[in-house]
Formats: sequence, structure tokens, C-alpha cells
Amino acid sequence: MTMVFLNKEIRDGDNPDLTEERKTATFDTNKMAEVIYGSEKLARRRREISQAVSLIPELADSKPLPFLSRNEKILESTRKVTALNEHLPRLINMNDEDEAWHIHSEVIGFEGNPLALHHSLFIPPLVIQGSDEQHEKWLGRAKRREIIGCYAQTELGHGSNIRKLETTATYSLSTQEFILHTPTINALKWWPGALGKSSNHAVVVASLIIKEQNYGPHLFMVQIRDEQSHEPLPGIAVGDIGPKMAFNGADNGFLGFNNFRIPRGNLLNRHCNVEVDGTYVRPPHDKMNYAGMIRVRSRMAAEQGTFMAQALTIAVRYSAVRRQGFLENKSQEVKVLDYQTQQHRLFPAIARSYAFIFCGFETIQKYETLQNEMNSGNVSLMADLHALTSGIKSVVTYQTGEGIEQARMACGGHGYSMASYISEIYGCAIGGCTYEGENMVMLLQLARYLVKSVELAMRGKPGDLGPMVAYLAYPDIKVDLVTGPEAYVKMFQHISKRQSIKATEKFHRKMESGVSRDEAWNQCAVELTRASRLHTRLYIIETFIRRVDSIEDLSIKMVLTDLMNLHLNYELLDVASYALEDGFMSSTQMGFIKNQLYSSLEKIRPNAVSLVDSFQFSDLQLRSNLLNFLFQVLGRRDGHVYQNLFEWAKSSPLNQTEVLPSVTQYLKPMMEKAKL
Ligand SMILES: CCCCCCCCCCCCCCCCCCCCCCC/C=C/C(=O)SCCNC(=O)CCNC(=O)[C@H](O)C(C)(C)COP(=O)(O)OP(=O)(O)OC[C@H]1O[C@@H](n2cnc3c(N)ncnc32)[C@H](O)[C@@H]1OP(=O)(O)O
Ligand SMILES: Cc1cc2nc3c(=O)[nH]c(=O)nc-3n(C[C@H](O)[C@H](O)[C@H](O)COP(=O)(O)OP(=O)(O)OC[C@H]3O[C@@H](n4cnc5c(N)ncnc54)[C@H](O)[C@@H]3O)c2cc1C
Repeated sequence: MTMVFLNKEIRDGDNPDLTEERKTATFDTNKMAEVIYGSEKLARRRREISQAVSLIPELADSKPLPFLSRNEKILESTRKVTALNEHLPRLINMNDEDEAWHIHSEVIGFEGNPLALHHSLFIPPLVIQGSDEQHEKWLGRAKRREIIGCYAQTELGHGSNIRKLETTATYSLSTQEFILHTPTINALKWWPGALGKSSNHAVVVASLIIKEQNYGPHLFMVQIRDEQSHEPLPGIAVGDIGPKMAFNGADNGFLGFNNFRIPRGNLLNRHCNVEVDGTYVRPPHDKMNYAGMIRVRSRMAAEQGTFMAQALTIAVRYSAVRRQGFLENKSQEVKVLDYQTQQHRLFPAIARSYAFIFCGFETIQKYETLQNEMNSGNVSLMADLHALTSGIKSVVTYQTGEGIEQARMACGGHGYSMASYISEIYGCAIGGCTYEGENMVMLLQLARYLVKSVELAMRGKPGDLGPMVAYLAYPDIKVDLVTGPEAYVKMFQHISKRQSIKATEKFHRKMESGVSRDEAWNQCAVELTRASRLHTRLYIIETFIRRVDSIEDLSIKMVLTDLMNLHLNYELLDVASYALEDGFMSSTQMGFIKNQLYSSLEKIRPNAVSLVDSFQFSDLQLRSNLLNFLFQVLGRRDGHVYQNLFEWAKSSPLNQTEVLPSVTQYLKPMMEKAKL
């Protein structure tokens, strides 16, 4: 029997073009997977889980999803997630979030499902903001999936500016209840995933009002539907918001309250409280109620990195079996992966996927440290992590969107077909630019932090700068890029520092000229977001270097060094104008960076397929599975693309009949009429 994952993933019967690629690899893909996923155990568990899932037919799509209506998609995603629920205890360690995430993405893919938000946005705020008593009451039920929940914060009229949320939770002294109310159409909750038709509970974010004083956004546990009939409770209006760009297997919804009462104990009160007499007990940090958002953002680098990696796996494998045009040898057309332009399209994005995943591991760990500190009352790390994750979520989502789109174009016409699966990945991933804080808004949050840091440095207090921004006070010393990665970091530090200082000085000048602070901020906003992006890209580069430095296996270290060098040169080239502008970079250095970049592409070429194989996405996960060969097919591990594309097309509902009603009703009469 052929094993699912071999050293270089060579299997009998594969397309020989892919086999040839796998033979040229200089490293072991299993070992690389250990580096990607953080440990031998995690990488092995993923393979075991993929293998187990592939043997359970009911966990595969029963129909090609692109051919389904919205109702059918929701039915199918719900069928799969509930079937999965039955198998879960046997397949994964139920306390291991990584395993749970992996198995869900295997089975559900990118289309969404009614439980996706339950585990990522309903349970976490309950854990973070709920007291022990509240955990006792709801957490076990939620974890056992006796109840289904969502996170209802955004409203029709407000998403970014949550201080202005209009849904109110007014404390009634006489009944010791909160009265939830939606005063206007704009105040309807709008967007929460799985709210529309599936959830019976929601963590609702509403402005807390006590004795006519507004205490800002707070989190409340609210039952919205009857647990037996699933009908909305009296006083609640709830429904689906309609089809979206993607993620249509999930029911994002709206929610309105008509003076709906909940007990005082439903305010999630681990860190703040309203006492019986209406006394408000403040949390240890003003923005404590936003902590759940830091958690989600801290996971986005790794998440988006794997989204992009899936699109790249599809595009790189396909590029190795797609032959078109000639190079030197005119007797055989070349693999399109041999074109430098194709490599330039795909390889820097592979490097970014690795970089985002490595960076993601660090931010997830940082969040876990923050969480432990918060539990013991120390909130001093919140500001730093809020700034860092605000920048990272914005940069990685944008660059992931770019990378996936390049992957699509790299597949030519077939990339545009839903058979590639890339449009589904793109539609889901690109939502990340908006959800969990619109990117510009979040870049401006990081900019606040950078401006404050520059001000500290300007006031001669560099010692007060945290390690993340210490470079803002470093002197400018020219660097020789030939000396290696540290010189690239120094060059990037100079660029980032200069932009932060320029933006801050411009902001100060505006205010000195009499413009109000808010107006001055707005007039500098583009420059400020540029500073945030540069700072974040520098941070990502540094995490990449740290990770490569820590690797012991020589063959893995060598290929990752090639990938890291590609990343360094690509990133620096992309922002070179900032350093050319003040003469910190010479045109000779610019030429050096370009040459290094092209030589990195050549070095990576023989390892390209194995670099994406190392993510070890199963065919099921890429919707290119053998069990159901009718589904999306471009990223198949075995590379047999064309015959499966043909099968896919034949399965289109349009092809189930030779003459469509559109022809009999309209085209035929038109043609007949024309003959008269
Ligand atoms: C066993 C089984 C287990 C199963 C597990 C199953 C897993 C299932 C997985 C399924 C896998 C399937 C795979 C497919 C993958 C599909 C994935 C796609 C999923 C899509 C899901 C989308 C979910 C989306 C959810 C949301 O979007 S929720 C809503 C998010 N909303 C926002 O983010 C709003 C953004 N706005 C804000 O955060 C704030 O308004 C603001 C921060 C912008 C401003 O706030 P505010 O006005 O209050 O503050 P100021 O600007 O005035 O600043 C004042 C100071 O406060 C500081 N500040 C602000 N925020 C914070 C903070 N969070 N922490 C600390 N400090 C903060 C500022 O920095 C200011 O400080 P200063 O004054 O010193 O400068
Ligand atoms: C797929 C998806 C899933 C979602 N899931 C959930 C969920 O489960 N729960 C939930 O509560 N919400 C959810 N949301 C909502 C999401 O969190 C918000 O849409 C997001 O926070 C952006 O807010 P907004 O829609 O108000 O955008 P807006 O703020 O209206 O953005 C519009 C434009 O205005 C600009 N802008 C706004 N404010 C500023 C500013 N201060 N400075 C400069 N520019 C500004 C933005 O940059 C943007 O260009 C989801 C959204 C999506 C797309």
C-alpha cells in the first residue's frame, strides 16, 4: 500500500512531471512540516487526522459546492459539521485547538459553517470575560455544543467605531435586569457569522447605561432563540443578511432587540461589574472589553499564511504540470513554472506564507502570555500587543489577498474557473482585510503607538521605548547588504524609522499651524499608515530571521535560508524608494538587491513543489480529493488535472440536459423570427 505522506511524497501513478519535481527536492517534506507547524507531534497529528478523515466518506462533500444554491450550501456545510461532531472524540484530542482547527478546515473548507464562529468568537469571549460562575453556567454547554453561539458586535451603522454602537443595555434598578434595545434601523446588529439562522445564543456587545450614564461597549450573554422550537424569543428580530462575496455556507445575520430583558448576571463580569444597586465596578484596563479582538487578531497571521499557502499549493503544482511554450529545447514545451515571471509571481508569496506562519506562532504565544497576565490582574502588556496585532492583521491580510490573486492568475484560464478553488479561498481570505477591524483603521491604531514612541525618542527618552520600537532611537549608520540578513534589518529599520519620524513631524507641524489634533491626524493619515506598514513588515522580517536561526537540521536550514533571502530582497526592493529618497541606499545596492532576488528564484526553483507539499494539505482540504474526483481539481497532489477538469465540467447541472429552457424559450424563437 502507498503511504499518504512519504519523504518527498513520491507515489506510483502520479503525473511524471510532478514526480520529477519531488525527486529534485533537497530536503524532507515531513521535516519541513515539523518546522512549519512547530513540532514533530503537531505535524504528525495533522497527517494522521487527514488520513483518518479521508477514510470517512460522509465527511467529504456530497456534491460540488459551486453548483449548489445558498440553501443547499448551508444544508451541506451543516450536514458535514454535525457528522464531524459525531466523529470528533475519536479523531482528535478534544482539548487541542490546533487539531480542532485542522480537522474543521479539512472537512468544511472555506465555505463556512454554523459552528465556525461558535469556537472562534463565541467561546473565547466567554472564557476571557466571563466569571467562574458564568463559565459554570454556559461554558460546558457551549463546549458540548448543547447551545450554538455567535459574536454580535457590528451594527448596520457602526463597525469600526465601536464606542458609537447604538444598541443599549440599560440597567433596571427595580428588576435588576438589563434591557437590551435597538433604537434605530442603523442599530441592528449586522454581519455576525452564524447569527442569521443557526445560533440560539449570542455574545452581544452593547453600550451599558446605568442611571442615564453611558459606560461604553460591554459584553452580554443573550439567548436569542428558544432551545426547543428554535423560534426567535419574543422581543427579538433575527435573520440572514443575504449572499456574500464568499463564505456562503455560513449565515451571517442581523439582530434587533425590542426592550428585551436579561438578568443582571448576563453581563460578562470577570473584569467589570454592575452591582445590585447600580454601582459600576471598573475593569483594570479601559479597553478590557476589547481583549477578545486582540486574541482573534493575534491568530490571523498564521491563519492567513495558511490560506495563502493553500492557493499557492494549487498554483505551484499546476504550474509544474502545465506545459506551454518553449525555451531552448524546441522539441518539448516547458513547464510554466520554468518561466522567470511565473517564479516571480509565486515564490515571493511562498516566502510570505512561511513568514506569516512563523510570525503567527510568535503572536499567538504573545497573546497566551497576555492572557495569563490578565488573569492575574496585570494588563501592562495590552497596549503593545494591541499595536502589534493591529499592524500584523492589516499587512498580512492585504498581502495574502495579493498572493492568492497572483496564484489565480498564475493558473491562467483554469485559475478563473471555480474548479481551481482559488476564488473560494480568495473570497474568504480577503474578508480578513475588513473583519476584526478594517485595515486602515487598524493601521492607524498602530500609528498612534508609533507616534507616541517617536515623541518619546524625540524627548530624549529612548530608554522608555519598548523592544519592538527601540530602533526608532538608533543612529543612522550606512550598511553593506553583502554582509547578510542583519544588514537588511538595519536598512529596513532606517526606512521604517524615517517614515515614522517624518509622519510624526508632519503631524506636529500641522498642529503647530493651528489645525486641530483630529484634523491634523487625518491630514497625515496616509503617511501614518505607511509608517505602520513599514514597521510591521520589519517585524515580520525579524521573526523570519529568528525562526531560521533556530533551525538545526542543515538541509531544512539551507532551503529556508534561500526562502528568507528571497523574502528579504523582495521586501526591500518593494520599499526601496524610501531609502533611495534620502540616499541611504545607493543605486548600486538597488542593483545588488535585484540580482540577489533573481538568483534566489533560481535557487528555489528545484524545491518549489516540495516547499508547498510541505504544508501537507490533503486533496480533501484543497477540494481536489480522489474520493470525490468531481470537485475542484487543479491542486491535486497527483497532478492529473485535465481529465478531472473534464469530469468536473461534465458534472455541471447545465450539462445534465442537452437543450436548456433558455434555448427553447428565447434563443430558438429569436432565430426562427430572424429567418422569416
Ligand atoms: C473541540 C471542537 C473545537 C472546534 C474548533 C473549531 C474551529 C473551527 C474553525 C473552522 C475552520 C474553518 C476554516 C476556514 C476558515 C474560515 C475563516 C474565516 C472566518 C471569518 C470569521 C470572521 C469573524 C469576524 C468577526 C468580527 O469582525 S467581530 C467585530 C470586530 N470589530 C472590530 O474589530 C472593530 C474595530 N474597532 C475597534 O477595535 C475599536 O473601535 C478601535 C480600536 C479602532 C478604537 O477604539 P476606541 O475608539 O475605543 O479607542 P481609541 O481609538 O480612542 O483609542 C484609545 C486608546 O485605547 C487603545 N486601545 C484601543 N483598542 C485597544 C485594545 N484592544 N487593547 C489595548 N488598547 C487599546 C488605543 O491604542 C488608544 O491608546 P492611546 O490613547 O494610548 O493611543
Ligand atoms: C466576512 C465577515 C465576517 C464578519 N463577522 C462578524 C462577526 O462575526 N461579528 C461581528 O460583530 N462583526 C462581523 N463582521 C463585521 C466587521 O467586523 C466589520 O465590517 C468591520 O469591523 C469593519 O467595519 P465597518 O463595516 O463599519 O467598516 P467602515 O468603518 O464603515 O469602513 C468603510 C471605510 O471607512 C474607512 N474608515 C472608517 N473609519 C475610519 C477612520 N476612523 N479613519 C480612517 N478611515 C476610516 C475604512 O477604512 C473603510 O475604507 C464581519 C465582516 C465580514 C466582512
